[in-house]
Amino acid sequence: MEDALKRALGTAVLRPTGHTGGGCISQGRSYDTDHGRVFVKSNSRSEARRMFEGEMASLEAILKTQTIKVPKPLKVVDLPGGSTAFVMEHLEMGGLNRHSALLGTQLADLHLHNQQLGEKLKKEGSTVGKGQGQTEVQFVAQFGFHTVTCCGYLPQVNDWQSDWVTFFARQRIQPQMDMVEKKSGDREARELWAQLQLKIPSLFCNVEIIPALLHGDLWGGNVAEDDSGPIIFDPASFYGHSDSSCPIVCMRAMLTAELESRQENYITGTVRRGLDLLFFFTE
Ligand SMILES: Nc1ncnc2c1ncn2[C@@H]1O[C@H](COP(=O)(O)OP(=O)(O)OP(=O)(O)O)[C@@H](O)[C@H]1O
Repeated sequence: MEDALKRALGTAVLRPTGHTGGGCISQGRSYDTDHGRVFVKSNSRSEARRMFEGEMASLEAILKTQTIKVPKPLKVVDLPGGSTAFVMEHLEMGGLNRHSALLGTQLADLHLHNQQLGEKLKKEGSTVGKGQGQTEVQFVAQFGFHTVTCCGYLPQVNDWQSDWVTFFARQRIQPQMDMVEKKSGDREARELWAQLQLKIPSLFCNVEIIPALLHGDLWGGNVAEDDSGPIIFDPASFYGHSDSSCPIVCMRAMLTAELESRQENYITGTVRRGLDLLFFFTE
């Protein structure tokens, strides 16, 4: 692993610092290199490259907005034996404490960034672009992302949609319901979802939703701080509705965790509770 990393990073020095940081999914370790300190996440599953490429694209997109600190992504590297590594800037992270208010402000800046670009473009009468990938951040007029991002190992459908409700229902909740159906055959959950889908558009009547670049998997385990302020990491970004992504992400994370651990009876209960909750809010 170390030789492959040295080659990929063009460094003669690759010295472990002793800092490790494993999440539920990957192993993490920091190294000193010729070009500074890096944090390397590695994973041996076949889905790892896709997962890390999504994380790298997400970090690049957030970084370009210059609104909130994220580790600078460097490279996704294939390792001998089929593992994959994702190399990024090492940050000295501590638990969020002093900077939680600033985290709120900077998240709002991130979520408003695309809208503000749109307003600026309107003023200047410029043309509107779509998607990331250019050197300058372009205004994005649709919901989605230019690449697949993963929730755990699960790929998320990020195909561009011009309408938020379609994106949310079809590409976020529906794939989870399909998995529930496949794994536990919970027909009641399917019926509840069919009824609920009809109600969702009424929640968004006369609401103008401007696509906002989201972290996409924001929870306490993916925020930290250093002396300079808050840090967010491990994103699964997309352009979505900034106000409603949080409950969706929570519900999806709950479902994903249950699906991955295959406790099928519990999945059924979790889905029902999630749907009941959504029903409650839509009545
Ligand atoms: N750039 C970094 N520099 C230093 N430490 C880091 C960096 N990124 C992550 N860490 C540490 O590693 C831990 C795990 O990171 P991360 O959440 O990205 O891993 P993961 O395996 O993808 O986690 P999850 O199970 O949430 O998907 C973090 O809690 C943090 O302590």
